[in-house]
Amino acid sequence: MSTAATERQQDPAYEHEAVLSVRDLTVGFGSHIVLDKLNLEIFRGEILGFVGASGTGKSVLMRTVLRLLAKRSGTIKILGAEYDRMSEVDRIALDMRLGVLFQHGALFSALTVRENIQVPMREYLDLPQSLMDELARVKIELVGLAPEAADKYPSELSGGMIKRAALARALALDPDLVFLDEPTSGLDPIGAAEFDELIAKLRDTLGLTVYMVTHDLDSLFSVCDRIAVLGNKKVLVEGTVEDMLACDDPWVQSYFRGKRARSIVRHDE
Ligand SMILES: Nc1ncnc2c1ncn2[C@@H]1O[C@H](COP(=O)(O)OP(=O)(O)OP(=O)(O)O)[C@@H](O)[C@H]1O
Repeated sequence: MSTAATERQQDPAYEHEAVLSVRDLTVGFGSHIVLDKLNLEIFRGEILGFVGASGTGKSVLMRTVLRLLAKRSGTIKILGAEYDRMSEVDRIALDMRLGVLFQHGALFSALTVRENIQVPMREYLDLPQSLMDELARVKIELVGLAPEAADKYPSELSGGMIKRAALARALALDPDLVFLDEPTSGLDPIGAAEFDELIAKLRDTLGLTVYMVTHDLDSLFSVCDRIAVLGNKKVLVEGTVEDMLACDDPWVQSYFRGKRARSIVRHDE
């Protein structure tokens, strides 16, 4: 990390800088309002786990924040800037500071892992091939894949390797904020725990801020600093695991104090 970045991280204001701030966000399809005046903040360096019953709008929120869906009203500030008030050049510069891992990885099947990781580099940067190859090599190592994975196609990878390759692509441009959509879905418990450890390690070493949509209680209990629960078209409650356990909302209670959650808490004790 550069000296400037290290100095910045030591600034007491740094950790409490909101890297994502959503205010009064309303999103809908026709007469169906999915999010209604929703508010949310994510602070620098934290891993925020986002949960909610199926169909409550977790993907819609993530896609709206990433400008893949249009909002009806409200403001979205990312890294201190509001998209709506930015020039196209500044928007592109901002997009480069965001990384996204879509559910199921969404790698290009006709490209090798190396070529997949180089897609954002080709889109946003003008680098010589040798440098892009070196950068891809570093990202592959960073996410814990063997060097040989570089030449493999997605169809030749296991589920866990696909997630890691997709994460390497999300990290291609050294983003400040990464969005992970169900990163551990489809992985066995050991693969999921390893992926969680990787996310925590990257947060600690790279100073990443992580927005993670997940149904995985293990992830929520083990790596998330804060949890936000989506329900009734808003963030119903946000806070630590302890805050979730103390919350009296029936859905939150059944989710965080149900049988599965209790067995995880017991194992951790
Ligand atoms: N493109 C679309 N057109 C119309 N309705 C949509 C569209 N995308 C999502 N919706 C609706 O928005 C609501 C929220 O969907 P969303 O996919 O965000 O839920 P989710 O919380 O991510 O669910 P899950 O946990 O099952 O993935 C659903 O009622 C869905 O049918």
